[in-house]
Amino acid sequence: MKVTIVGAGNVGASCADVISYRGIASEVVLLDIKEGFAEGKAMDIMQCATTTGFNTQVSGVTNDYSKTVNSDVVVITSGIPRKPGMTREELIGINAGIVKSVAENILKFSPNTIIVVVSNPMDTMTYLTLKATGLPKNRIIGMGGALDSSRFKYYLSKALNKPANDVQGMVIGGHGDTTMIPLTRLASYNGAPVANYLSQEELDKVAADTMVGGATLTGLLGTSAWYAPGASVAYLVDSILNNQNKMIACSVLLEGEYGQSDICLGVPCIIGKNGVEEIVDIKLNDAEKATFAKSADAVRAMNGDLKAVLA
Ligand SMILES: NC(=O)C1=CN([C@@H]2O[C@H](COP(=O)(O)OP(=O)(O)OC[C@H]3O[C@@H](n4cnc5c(N)ncnc54)[C@H](O)[C@@H]3O)[C@@H](O)[C@H]2O)C=CC1
Ligand SMILES: O=C([O-])CC(=O)C(=O)O
Repeated sequence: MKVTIVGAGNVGASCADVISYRGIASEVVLLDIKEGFAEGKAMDIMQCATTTGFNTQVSGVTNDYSKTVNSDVVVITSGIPRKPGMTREELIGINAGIVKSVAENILKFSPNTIIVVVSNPMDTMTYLTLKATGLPKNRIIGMGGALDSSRFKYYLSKALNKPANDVQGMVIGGHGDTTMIPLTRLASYNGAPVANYLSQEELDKVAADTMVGGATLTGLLGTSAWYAPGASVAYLVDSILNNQNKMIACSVLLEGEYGQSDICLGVPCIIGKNGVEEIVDIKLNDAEKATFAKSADAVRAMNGDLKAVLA
């Protein structure tokens, strides 16, 4: 199976590293516009093969889309990341043009591919990719919820003082500092509601920390995070290529589900060989439904800024 990653920067290269290390695909192509950069990243990753023991073939190219031909999955991580103090939404001006042209180039060589959109503002970039390519909705998947959910479980595990892998939880809604919805009511510690162990105040703090999880790391690192984002993309790609049918919160086109239409927003999806196999209704309560509607309003307003790019 072949995966192309467009944008060999922090997130793209980290994703290629996890995909090869875990043997998720047999071939990974990294593509970047910076001369020699993707080639260098690919060579560096390939020089791990004998020490970490993988057989994936990783190669790098400078803007040569012919090398991406017949990719099963293409990941878009090209574009600029935010700096401390910025929101993801502020990246739209530069990233919209990049994402649109990348998506169009990809399709020339891989008309049957599934596209995973990572560049921010991710929900709006996913919607843009869908509109610009006209691909069926099951083949355009925005990655944000997998990462946000892993951060949610990290903060829950810290509050519970228990291992993160014993914690279940999901974040839906927009992939933004104010639009994310950590579902604290449904989170559990090995099946028991986390509310059995944490006060409302503690749960509120976990939710608040999760929502600004990306901003916190951006403040610490000077640019946005990459290890967990790269690993989250690899997790999603694994579920597609190996038809795992995992339930993962992803940004996908809604056509009435969760009361929304004509918008890409994070909802629980079954992810398998066709991309989005199913959108799962996890039965939100009235308060959660209202928060979801507010999140959708904010993302829809952002999508309005795409008019010029889509014209
Ligand atoms: N959805 C999510 O959960 C996450 C999204 N992101 C987003 O992912 C994007 C990438 O972040 P980083 O890897 O940290 O940035 P980075 O700056 O390290 O890498 C971006 C790469 O894209 C390349 N690039 C720019 N224009 C291109 C084009 N037209 N064609 C091919 N390559 C091009 C650049 O040369 C650079 O190497 C950002 O927009 C960031 O906000 C980052 C983390 C998580
Ligand atoms: O915070 C950012 O800008 C990058 C991102 O989406 C994340 O790490 O969640």
